[in-house]
Amino acid sequence: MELIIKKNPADLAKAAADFIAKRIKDVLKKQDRFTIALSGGSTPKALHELLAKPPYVDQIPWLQLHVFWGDERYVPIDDEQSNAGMAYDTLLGHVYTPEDQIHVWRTDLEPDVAAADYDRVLHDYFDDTNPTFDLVLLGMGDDGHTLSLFPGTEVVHEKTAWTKAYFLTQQNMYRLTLTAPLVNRSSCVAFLVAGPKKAEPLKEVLEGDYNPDKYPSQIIKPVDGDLVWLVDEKAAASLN
Ligand SMILES: O=C1O[C@H](COP(=O)(O)O)[C@@H](O)[C@H](O)[C@H]1O
Repeated sequence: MELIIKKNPADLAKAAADFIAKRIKDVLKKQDRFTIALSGGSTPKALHELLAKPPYVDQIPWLQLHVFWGDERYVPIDDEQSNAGMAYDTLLGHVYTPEDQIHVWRTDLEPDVAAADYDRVLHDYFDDTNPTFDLVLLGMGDDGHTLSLFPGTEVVHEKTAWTKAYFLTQQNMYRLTLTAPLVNRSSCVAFLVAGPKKAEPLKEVLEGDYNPDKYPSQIIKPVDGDLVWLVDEKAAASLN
């Protein structure tokens, strides 16, 4: 595991943009497509906005990107809570990745049907033996959740299914999520974490006892891939 600490959210976004641009460049020397899963929430917005402008927008071969999302809120794409909607506003609406290479969760379907549909898309896209995503970008909530794997939910312990839909009582909302067995088959997972509210959960996730029911981010450990935590100083403040 690699831990990269940056002074503030702006420096963090730049470090993440540099990391992503280099990763894409390196991977595309060996293959002709780069498959990325985006996250939602507030932290990736600054990163997306950086990627959408020079120098990054000119460095990244957007036509070779294939885009998925690690999780989604069960809302229409034009709802302000939509992870895909946020990514279109801040990044995908400004670059040239073909629409048929951008795979949004179908929140126009019933939640279980939407999860089954995403599962089918993923199984059509990946084979069952090789690594999956070239890069999964993740955030971590103030409660230690990642993807839509929230503390105390059964989905944290999912062993086989690649996608799940479930009703998250504390938010009174359905959530759609990739699961640990799929994400842990990725070539690289990078967490992006900023702000003082993340200090306590980050300490627990990285230095505390293993308790994924309380801190689901602990369940993310790529089997053969790289795990990188990009954090700002406020989020890192409690680390030893
Ligand atoms: O609900 C969600 O929150 C997490 C963390 O978001 P942040 O704003 O605290 O960075 C995010 O990773 C996830 O995709 C999203 O659905």
